[in-house]
Amino acid sequence: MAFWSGTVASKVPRKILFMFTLSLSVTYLFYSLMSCYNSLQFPLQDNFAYQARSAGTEETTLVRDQLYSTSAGFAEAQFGRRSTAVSIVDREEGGDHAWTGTQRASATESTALRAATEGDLQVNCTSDYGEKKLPQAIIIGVKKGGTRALLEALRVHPDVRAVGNEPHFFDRNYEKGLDWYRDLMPSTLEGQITMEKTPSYFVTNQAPKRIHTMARDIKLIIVVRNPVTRAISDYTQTLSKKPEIPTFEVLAFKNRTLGLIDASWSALRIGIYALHLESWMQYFPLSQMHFVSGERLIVDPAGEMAKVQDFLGLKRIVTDKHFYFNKTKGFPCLKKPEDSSTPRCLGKSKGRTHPKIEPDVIRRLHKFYKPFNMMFYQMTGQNFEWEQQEESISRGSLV
Ligand SMILES: Nc1ncnc2c1ncn2[C@@H]1O[C@H](COP(=O)(O)OS(=O)(=O)O)[C@@H](OP(=O)(O)O)[C@H]1O
Repeated sequence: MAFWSGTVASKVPRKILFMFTLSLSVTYLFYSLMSCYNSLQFPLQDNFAYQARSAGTEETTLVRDQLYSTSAGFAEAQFGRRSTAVSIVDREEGGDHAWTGTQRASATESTALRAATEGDLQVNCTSDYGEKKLPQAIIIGVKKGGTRALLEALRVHPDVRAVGNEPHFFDRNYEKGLDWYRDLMPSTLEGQITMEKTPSYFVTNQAPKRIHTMARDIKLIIVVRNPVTRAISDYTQTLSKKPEIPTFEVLAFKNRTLGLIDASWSALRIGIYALHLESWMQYFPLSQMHFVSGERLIVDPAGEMAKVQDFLGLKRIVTDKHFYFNKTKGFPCLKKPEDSSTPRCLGKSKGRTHPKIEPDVIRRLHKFYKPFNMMFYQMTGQNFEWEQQEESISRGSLV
């Protein structure tokens, strides 16, 4: 130090020293900005379309339009892909709800990897870019309807940014305030929609009013599934965590001999969709709600996605090209999820094998739900055709 200040500083003119320091700083600044720019091209999401967004010039708008009009496969070939994968581990009820891929890394692993390869500066640049906004659309239900599959498919869309976990703001965390809620959201660029999913909102009494207070023009998405299968799915999840619980048949009845259904059991109560929808209709017009068929989401994911994208005012970018049917899983899976370039199916807590329920009980439950289902079809103007599934469910081929 003494050498530096004493010998060099005295020999080299101060002006040269100043110029040298200045050029070093400028170089450093330049590289920092470049690394920010790189990470903005592929922010957290492994999505080529972000290239078009980051600069916002006419030229980039053109690139964006090209991306919209080309198939995902073509776009990938044109622009290449770089993965800055951060696995989205869904900590919702039921354990591991992340999409599992052949090369899936844990959140900790990939975060560490990212830090090691990109450096802290880039991570900060990425996370600071854009603006955190309150959601403009929420998947409010229903539990076990297929909400995770829908959200993950939507996240493939370049104009959708969603929080991975379920925030449970309007039911469990409301007292934490809107700033807390907003802070959970990912940053968005102009034109992007912020979304979240918490399936319990649909059956939370205070949720419609609270959501209305936050944003009266919000778009609500509800994934509905045959209430009988949904109840069995719900029970299967609880059973996986508490194997000691009574059988489905025992829990479903107040009095089995009299055939008296226990509608206070949450697994059954959630499926009375008409009842819950009534509370939402007091605050929101039907035009602000979109109902997704959980059954169709499995047999025709692209078809359901087209309707959801239309409802959200998005270009139809998520199409059949994004899905493939995985025979082992028995479900459609994503060819390229938001955070990775490798195909991925949902985790093992989705698509579980259901216990075999006595056909008699299933028939009884169908009878119980029938009037509520009819009411629901009438209210929504959509026939979900659950009655036609009764036979196959009773035979055990649909559960
Ligand atoms: N693509 C794909 N892969 C796997 N599973 C799929 C898919 N699409 C819909 N489903 C159905 O989603 C059911 C789980 O629903 P949710 O994600 O809403 O569950 S949760 O409320 O978030 O726990 C889950 O219910 P179970 O089959 O009972 O496990 C699935 O039937």
